[in-house]
This record gives sequence, C-alpha cells and structure tokens, in this order.
Amino acid sequence: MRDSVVYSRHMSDDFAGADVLISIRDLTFSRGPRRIFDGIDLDIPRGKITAIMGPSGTGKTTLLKLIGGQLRPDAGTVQVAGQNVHALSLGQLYELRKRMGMLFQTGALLTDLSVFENVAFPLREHTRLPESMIRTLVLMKLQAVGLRGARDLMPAQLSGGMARRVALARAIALDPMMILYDEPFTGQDPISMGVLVKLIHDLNEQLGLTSIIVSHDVKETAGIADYIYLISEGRVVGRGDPERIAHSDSPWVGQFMHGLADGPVPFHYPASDYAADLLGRPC
Ligand SMILES: Nc1ncnc2c1ncn2[C@@H]1O[C@H](COP(=O)(O)OP(=O)(O)OP(=O)(O)O)[C@@H](O)[C@H]1O
Repeated sequence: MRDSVVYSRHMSDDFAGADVLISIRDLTFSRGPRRIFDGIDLDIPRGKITAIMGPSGTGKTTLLKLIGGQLRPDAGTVQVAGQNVHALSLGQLYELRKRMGMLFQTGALLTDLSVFENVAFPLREHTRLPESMIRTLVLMKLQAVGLRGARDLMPAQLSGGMARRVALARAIALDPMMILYDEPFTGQDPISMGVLVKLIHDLNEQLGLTSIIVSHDVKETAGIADYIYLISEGRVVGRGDPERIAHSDSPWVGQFMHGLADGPVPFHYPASDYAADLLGRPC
C-alpha cells in the first residue's frame, strides 16, 4: 500500500472534527518526465500554522503554487475553503487569490515605491477605498509588523529583515484568510529570524489567519507550527504535531529533522549510470 494512502487514514484521525481549510486529495503533478507528486493527500487545518518541510527540490514551492492555482495538477484535487481551485473560472480564481496572502522568498518589494506605497499597492489595485481609509489600513498593517515609523523609507534603505516585514505587511493588506510563506527565514540573522518567527506566530493568532510555512529552518519552524508535513520524493513521509515528529522512529523523519548527511534521503538528483556517463556512452 502506498504511504500516502496509509497517511490519509491517519490524517482523518488527526483532523477528525477539525475545521479543514485546504484539502488536497490524490494530487499528481509532473515536470516533464519527473513525477513531483504521486497521489499525495494533505489537510491544512483552519486557524493553525502548518509547516511543509522536506529535502531541497522535493516540490514544496510547487505545492504552494498548486494551492494558489498558479500550477494545474495532472490529477487530483485542491480544495480551498470548499472551492476546487482548478475548477474555478479566471475571475473566481482572481477573487480567491485576493484572500490568499503570499510571501515568497523572491517576492521583492517594488523598488521605486516607498514602504507606505508598497503596502498600499494591493489596496489600490483591488479596492476603491478612499485615500483616508487606505492610509489608516496601511498604518495599521505597518504597526502590526513594527514598521510604522519606516513608512517613508525606500526599499533600498531597508535591511533584509525589515524588507521581509514590509512584504508581510503587504501580504496582509487585504486581510487574507491565509498566508503562504515560502522560506520566510532564509538569509536572516538570528535576531531578524526571531522577530519574523514571533511575527508569523502572533499575526496568525491576532488576525485569525491560517498559515502554511515552507521552510528548511527546522528548529524555528517546528517552534511555531501546530502541524508538520514532511514530504520527499512525491509522497508524505512524516506528519504530525511537532512532538510526534520529534519522536518519530521513521529514518526519513530522523534524517531530515536532525540534519544528518546519511540516511534514506538521496544525495544525488536522479541520474543515469555514472561510469557510462563519463565515458560518453548512451545509458
Ligand atoms: N519552472 C520549472 N520548470 C521545470 N522544473 C521545475 C520548475 N520549477 C521547479 N522545477 C523542478 O521541480 C522540482 C520541485 O521544485 P520546487 O521548487 O517545488 O522544490 P522545493 O522543495 O521547493 O525546493 P527548495 O527547498 O530547494 O526550494 C525540482 O526538481 C525543480 O528542479
């Protein structure tokens, strides 16, 4: 029996009676000949922080893009708030996306606009609110990330950590129901990292959000996650609350959570026979 099927049985136990915001079923997705997901099932509970972790290149960002409707699965379904994301019209998808805040590692600020204008940008794009209301909302979002005083700075004047907090204020500008974070801690010094970790946790509580965090930073992420999925080679290989994950006897989970070089996670990207390759022979 495939692991994902086994996990789906446990999953229904884990989330029995829980309010599930995102439900992924039997999801299959390939990039060319490479099968990234092979029929995975995941549930994301509403109002909680769920971490998605796993080795590099395993498909975590791809999963966020499938949830956000930027990519279309080969088979299976992604339901967000009861809507089948890939059965929506473009207009409906646009509406749904407004309710999904996204903080991607590469999601840079608009360099020609001030901090204030960066946060105001989605409000100006998606609403017809009067300027006085936009000002109030922007200041509230900047206050929430501790940067109200930095409103007049330009992105070039911000530290990396401040820039990410402004991006976070922009991601919550439209009061989304959820936020997808892709590697929010990458490149941060320990203090900025601590600030971001606390901010993600506090915003989730205060704004009643649902957060999904894709991250390699095991300690920080596990510290605020209510639930963790570990994915590898197209399947869910570990799942549970941080306590269960920490005490898992699965070699996959142990290798990843403890950063061990040796274990079941392969070091090499799938490749043809090495000797034949060096000799230039067809494999
Ligand atoms: N635009 C693309 N075209 C083709 N292949 C892609 C594309 N984007 C990603 N891939 C491949 O899909 C696989 C999954 O990529 P993805 O970025 O989702 O992994 P990840 O788990 O987020 O990795 P990392 O932790 O290193 O960010 C990788 O093998 C990657 O090479």
